[in-house]
Amino acid sequence: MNEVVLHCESLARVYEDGDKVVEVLSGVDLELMPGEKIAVVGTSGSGKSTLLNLLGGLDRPSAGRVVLGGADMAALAERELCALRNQRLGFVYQFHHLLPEFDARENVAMPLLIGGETRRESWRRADEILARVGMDHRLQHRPGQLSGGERQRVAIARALVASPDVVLMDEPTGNLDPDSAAQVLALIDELGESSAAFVVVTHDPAIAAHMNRTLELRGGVLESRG
Ligand SMILES: Nc1ncnc2c1ncn2[C@@H]1O[C@H](COP(=O)(O)OP(=O)(O)OP(=O)(O)O)[C@@H](O)[C@H]1O
Repeated sequence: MNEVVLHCESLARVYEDGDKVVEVLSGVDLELMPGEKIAVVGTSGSGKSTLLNLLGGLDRPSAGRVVLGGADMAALAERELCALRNQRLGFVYQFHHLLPEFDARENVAMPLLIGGETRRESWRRADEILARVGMDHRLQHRPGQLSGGERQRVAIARALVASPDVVLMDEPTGNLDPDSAAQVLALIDELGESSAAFVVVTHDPAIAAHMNRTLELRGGVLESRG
């Protein structure tokens, strides 16, 4: 079955601040197929994070729509939107956003627990995915007890644990030293085999080169590149 997992049509986002109006996105169209990996590049301020927030249902468009798993996200009530996000999306940010008071296993199990899974099964699946990202020796370490690269691997495990259709990544190696960045890139590459689609916002040509296609945000729209 090759149905589009996520698409957006004529997506626009305008910020209004007093009498200043900033039109960041002015008609973005995108279709994401299952398992497809795309990089989104663009100069600073071109709207990459704005787009990612809209794709993830964290912000609402000024016009146009984002459809995930057949649902127009802006039309959903907050509760339904949260459930959809938890079930179908994974997020990886430049800064890991792990919960400091929970260990690696608990952080990774969180999306499953929120989705109503038992603790036993959530921990089993968390351990499994942590092994996949090479972090099974640090299950009970809290984020403050991990290196930057290790934290990012835990964050990637958390994004993948609930088998999402789409993983959205915002500069996943942006905050890492070159060695850790190379390890995280190798991991993303390896996970390229996974059935989840990836949208990766990046300044790093090495990451973009590992994706199926690269799109550039320019003048408020997405253009194919290369
Ligand atoms: N809440 C807001 N109110 C007003 N303007 C905003 C707001 N958020 C973002 N902007 C503006 O929208 C534009 C796009 O911002 P965005 O963060 O999406 O860019 P970006 O491509 O991710 O940039 P960078 O690569 O520097 O992170 C910028 O000019 C920014 O100043």
